[in-house]
Amino acid sequence: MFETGSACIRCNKEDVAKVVLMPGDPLRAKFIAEKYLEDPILFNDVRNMLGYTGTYKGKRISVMGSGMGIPSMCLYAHELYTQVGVDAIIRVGTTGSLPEDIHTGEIVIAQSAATNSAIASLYDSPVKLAPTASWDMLIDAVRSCERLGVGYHVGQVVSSDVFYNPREDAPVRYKELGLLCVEMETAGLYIEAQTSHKKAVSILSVSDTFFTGEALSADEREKSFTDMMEVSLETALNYA
Ligand SMILES: O=P(O)(O)O[C@H]1O[C@H](CO)[C@@H](O)[C@H]1O
Ligand SMILES: O=c1cc[nH]c(=O)[nH]1
Repeated sequence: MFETGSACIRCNKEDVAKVVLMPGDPLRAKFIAEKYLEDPILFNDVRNMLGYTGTYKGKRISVMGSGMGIPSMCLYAHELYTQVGVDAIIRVGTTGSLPEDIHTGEIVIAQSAATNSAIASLYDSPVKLAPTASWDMLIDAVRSCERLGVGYHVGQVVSSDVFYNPREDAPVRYKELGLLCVEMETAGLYIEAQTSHKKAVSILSVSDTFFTGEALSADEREKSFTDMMEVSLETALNYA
C-alpha cells in the first residue's frame, strides 16, 4: 500500500526528495534525471507523469512532470506538498517572451504571475491572492544564474489558461503592462505553495517570442534548455 492517498502519484514519502524540479513535459523530467542525476530511481509513472529521484552533487533531488496548464500543475503540486512532504518546487518551463529585448534562449525568473485563471479566487480569503515566488528561492535562482554566467530577466509573467487565446489583442496588452512572457502553470504553483505554506519558484527558458519571430535552431534550443536545467539544479541544492 502506498502512502499517497492519490490516484495520480503512486509512491511512498521516502521515495521523493524535499525539493522537486517540475517541467511541464514528463519526457523533460526523464531527460533531466538521465543527464544530471546519479542513480535515478523512477518513483511515479501513473499517467506517464514520470517522476525520478537521484542525487546531484551529493544531494537528493527529485524531478517530475507537471503536465500542461494550471489544473494539472495544481493537482501534482498540491499532492507533493501536502501528501508527500515536499518543501520546495522549481518549475522548469518554456515560455513565449513579450518585450523585443527578451530573446529566445534567455531565462526568465518569475517574480510573480498575472493570470486569467480563477485559481487566485478559489481560497477562503478576504483578498484575492497574488501569485508570488518565494523570495529566498528567487534570490537563489538569480545567484545561480550569476555563478554559472547565464543571463536572466526577473519580473511578472502571465500564466494563461489558454494557449490559443481568442482575444487577439492579449499579447499587445500584456506587453503594454510590462509583463515579460506567457506560459501556463506558474500562477497555480505559486498559489499552491502559499496555501500549503511551502516554497516555489519558476525558472523559464524562452522558446518563442510574440513580436520578433525569432526561432531557435535545434542546437540553440538544447543549449538554452540545459542552461535552465543547470540553474534550477544549482538552486535546488539549497533546499535538498
Ligand atoms: O514547456 P512547459 O513546461 O510545458 O511550458 C509551456 O509549454 C506548454 C505549452 O506548449 C505549457 O505547459 C507552457 O507553460
Ligand atoms: O508562447 C508560448 C510559448 C510557450 N508556452 C506558452 O504557453 N506560450
